[in-house]
Amino acid sequence: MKKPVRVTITGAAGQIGYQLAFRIASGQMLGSDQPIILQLLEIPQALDALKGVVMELDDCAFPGLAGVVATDDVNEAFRDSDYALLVGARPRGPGMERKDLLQANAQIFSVQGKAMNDHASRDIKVLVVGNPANTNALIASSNAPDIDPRNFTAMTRLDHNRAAAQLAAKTGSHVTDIRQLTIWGNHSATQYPDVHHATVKGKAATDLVDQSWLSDDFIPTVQQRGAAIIKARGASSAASAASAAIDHMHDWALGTADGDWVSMGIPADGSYGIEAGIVYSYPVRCKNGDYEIVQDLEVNDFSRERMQATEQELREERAAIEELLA
Ligand SMILES: NC(=O)c1ccc[n+]([C@@H]2O[C@H](COP(=O)([O-])OP(=O)(O)OC[C@H]3O[C@@H](n4cnc5c(N)ncnc54)[C@H](O)[C@@H]3O)[C@@H](O)[C@H]2O)c1
Ligand SMILES: O=C(O)C[C@H](O)C(=O)O
Repeated sequence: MKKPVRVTITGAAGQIGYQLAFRIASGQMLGSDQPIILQLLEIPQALDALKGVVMELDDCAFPGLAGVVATDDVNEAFRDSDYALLVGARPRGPGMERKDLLQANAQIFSVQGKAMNDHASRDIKVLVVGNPANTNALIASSNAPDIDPRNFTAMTRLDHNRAAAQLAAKTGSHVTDIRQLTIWGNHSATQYPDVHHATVKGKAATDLVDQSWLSDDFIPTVQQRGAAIIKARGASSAASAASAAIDHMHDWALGTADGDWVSMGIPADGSYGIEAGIVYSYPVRCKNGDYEIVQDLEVNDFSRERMQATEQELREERAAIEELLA
């Protein structure tokens, strides 16, 4: 029997948290042979709701659930934590951009970065979901100087999965037929969903769709999908966001499929001309609990322009919260 690992979920009584806790406890993130201790963080006003979540976790009788901590103490929530899903933050409403949440949410991530620095495992793998996710990941990391910045990632897997679904629908294929899509940059309306290296059943995607569909339909649809869900549901995406978070952590811990890659927001390192100092989404391959950027992809002028526009937005977000970077 494997030793249990500790998984922290912040905002565990919220929409996304309510999905995540159960899916992680059932083994969907790290495998059914990996026992889990859940460490659930909420604000004091949501502790009653969190108590209800814990009661339901008990009632599921999950074989792999080795313990549950439910708390409003940030230090307790991150004690010895091996994996953290930072979800707890305000979601946007209709008419807002995700970066409008920066001032409301940024403080949360500096406090949690410090708590991880003081209490978490040195190898903790952190996924930031709370928006604006890329810049919140940067804030958390810079407040945790004793933990490798590479361990702080932001979620663009939902965008990646959305892009796969759109391309599959357009080409009359299934998402499992699609490989090597990339989301570059920010989890925002400037993100660049790129099909130039993607294949559908082994054929180049660019041979199957025309440029005007890419420019006028595919790219804006993926960029605006979060807003479209808010308009339709009256609340931001939750089940699909939780599903993408599980996919992100699963692949990071257990590896990406052969012949494919995924998109993750990670510290920029100069690859593809994106200089350090921001958390930028790249194509990555994961193996043995680590990831590496897929290098040497050809980037044409169309792509370069869009990769730089989303980089520029991230540099502006960074400038807006500079005082929270330790
Ligand atoms: N990156 C992505 O792809 C993506 C996708 C969907 C949603 N999101 C973002 O995820 C975040 C959460 O969305 P949601 O729909 O679950 O929202 P929600 O309002 O339903 O839940 C958020 C929860 O976080 C809790 N919370 C607030 N501050 C906290 C703190 N300091 N510590 C611990 N818990 C705290 C709240 O009490 C609430 O229960 C939002 O910022 C949303 O925009 C990101
Ligand atoms: O769009 C939002 O604000 C929520 C989330 O980031 C999403 O992409 O669905």
